[in-house]
Amino acid sequence: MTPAVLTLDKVTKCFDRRPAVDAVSFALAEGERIALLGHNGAGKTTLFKMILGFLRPDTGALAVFGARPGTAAARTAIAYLPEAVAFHKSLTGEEVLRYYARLKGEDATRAVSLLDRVGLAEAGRRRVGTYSKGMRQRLGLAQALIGRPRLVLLDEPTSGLDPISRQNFYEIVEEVAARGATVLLSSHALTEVEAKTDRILILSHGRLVADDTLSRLRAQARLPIRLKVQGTEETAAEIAERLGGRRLNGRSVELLCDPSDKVARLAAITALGSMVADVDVTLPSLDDIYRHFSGVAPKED
Ligand SMILES: Nc1ncnc2c1ncn2[C@@H]1O[C@H](COP(=O)(O)OP(=O)(O)OP(=O)(O)O)[C@@H](O)[C@H]1O
Repeated sequence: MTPAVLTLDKVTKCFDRRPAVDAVSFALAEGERIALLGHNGAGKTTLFKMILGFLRPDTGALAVFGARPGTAAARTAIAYLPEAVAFHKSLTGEEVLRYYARLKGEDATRAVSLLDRVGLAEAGRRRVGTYSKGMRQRLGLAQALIGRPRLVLLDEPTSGLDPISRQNFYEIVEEVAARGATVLLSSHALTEVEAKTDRILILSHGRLVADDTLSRLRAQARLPIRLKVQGTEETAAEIAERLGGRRLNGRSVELLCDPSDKVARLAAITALGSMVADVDVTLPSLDDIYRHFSGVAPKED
């Protein structure tokens, strides 16, 4: 049997006796796109550093394709894009990629062809000092993709990018995953990862508090569904009374209901006939689910 791409077994790392990562276990499979979510200080970077072999766990074990992090076998398999990517300003994009190709023992011409893949072909001969933040980030991604890595770690890869650059970034991530590489990315941009990843890991104070697909986390959380019923100035009060909801303004009434009651509640709304002009159904967002699992109070409206 081929080993999992990455396995963590009860991994703990403390700083000043405080756990930054606390008994974390999970395994990643080939071609998965996983989002690692957590508030500032939740332990995401510490986890990445252990996967890369920069830090050793105090207890527990990690393996990258069955190898210990930091060994030649593990390092060859992994690519890493740090959050604040910095290159020498006086080097051109091409020179940066040639330099990293040499460090990784890879073909420099092939590495330079990655500029095209990340949309920097025309800027390849310009100095990095003239690049925008989005261009530097794309160069960082090209650097990470040198040598066809099998596990790609991206730390807050899209922070500071505009929507188009983000879109392009995720298209490349999708291509990388489609050819079998596993992509683990940490992010604070919850809405964005919602559509771009297959699985969600949530760290809270160093502990792994959620690990599943978004739809299964949604089902586990059993958060209320929001129904917004729109009536008229004449009917809103009666709608609120009959359905037991909260008046939002002169015309709308909001109801929160358990997922299992949704159909029954919609039937009750429909039975009001012409009193109702419209109904909006809002499922809990990833933000709501994140707050639920990480123990943060729900957002006030
Ligand atoms: N070298 C260190 N020495 C002491 N404490 C550290 C060290 N590195 C991390 N920590 C602490 O460990 C905890 C986890 O930090 P970590 O950087 O892993 O969090 P993070 O989830 O990456 O946060 P952010 O989203 O802000 O980057 C924090 O409380 C941090 O202060």
